[in-house]
Amino acid sequence: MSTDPHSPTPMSYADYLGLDTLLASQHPRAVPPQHDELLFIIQHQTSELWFKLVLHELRSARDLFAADELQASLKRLARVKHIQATLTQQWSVLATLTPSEYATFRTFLATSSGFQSVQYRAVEFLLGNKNPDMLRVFDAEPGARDLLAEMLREPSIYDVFLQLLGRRGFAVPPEALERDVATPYVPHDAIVEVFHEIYSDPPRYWDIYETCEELVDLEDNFQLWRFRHLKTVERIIGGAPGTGGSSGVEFLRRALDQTFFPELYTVRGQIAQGQ
Ligand code: HEM
Ligand SMILES: N[C@@H](CC(=O)c1ccccc1NC=O)C(=O)O
Repeated sequence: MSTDPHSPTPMSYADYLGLDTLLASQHPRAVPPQHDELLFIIQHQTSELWFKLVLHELRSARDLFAADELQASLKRLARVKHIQATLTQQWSVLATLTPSEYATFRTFLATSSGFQSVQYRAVEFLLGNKNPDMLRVFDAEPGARDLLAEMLREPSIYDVFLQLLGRRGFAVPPEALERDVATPYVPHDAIVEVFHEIYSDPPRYWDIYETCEELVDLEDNFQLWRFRHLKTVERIIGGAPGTGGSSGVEFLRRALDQTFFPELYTVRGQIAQGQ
């Protein structure tokens, strides 16, 4: 092998990007073949690729919060926000799939469902929607289950942000700082108070204030993705139950009530009412 930097080992575009594997990974199931199944597969695969990058960036953002590197963390979050915008826009491609077209291959999906997306669940965990019950979905896939179990035990980006606020001297209650991070997050009035203080004097707390707004942007973007999923699903399968065994659109509608950063929303109501 050459060590001369001017004549590096040859490598092609396809080698570097692993295109042999990537482009050989679309396996439509319908018999006879159905034209629109490739769209469905690629829409999911591209989403999973972006989820992979979101996880990479969010983990890093969380670890940078833990190291008090706020500016570097915000840079990561800025990238995540653009990926989320792309993921949300991408629904318009799938929305070209009509109910008749989807019906030509839906039965071949059998019991598979987005419920079983490990990376999606990992993003939810990382943002703070911890739910140990979700692990059961992966009982038949030990690798996936172990990865998620590990993510469940790691602190979320919100857990780490609250710890950072504690280090900055804000009165974050010990129950929030020392909580079992594998369990669902429980909101605290004292944290609403902390945010109230921060939002009452932005110039004094600028970097923290900006971070709070970045977190709200993240949640907002996440909800837009959920909403577009719901509306796309509605136009394709209407009120039919999902292949994953849920009520379908009704189930997806309820997910819109979930919040990752509850106190950041409660404080808004207080400010708006002059409290
Ligand atoms: C024709 C297109 C689609 C339909 C009809 C559809 C339908 C559904 C339904 C009904 C559910 C609820 C679970 C169930 O009972 O199956 C669900 C969940 C889910 N879908 Fe889709 N979906 C579609 C496309 C997509 C795409 C492109 C993605 C991108 C990765 C995706 C990701 C997910 C995820 C992550 C969940 C779990 C959501 C949660 O637990 O809150 N879906 N989908
Ligand atoms: N839950 C969908 C099926 C579905 O969308 C799906 C099936 C296999 C792999 C990914 C899927 N996407 C999201 O749920 C349905 O009920 O039609």
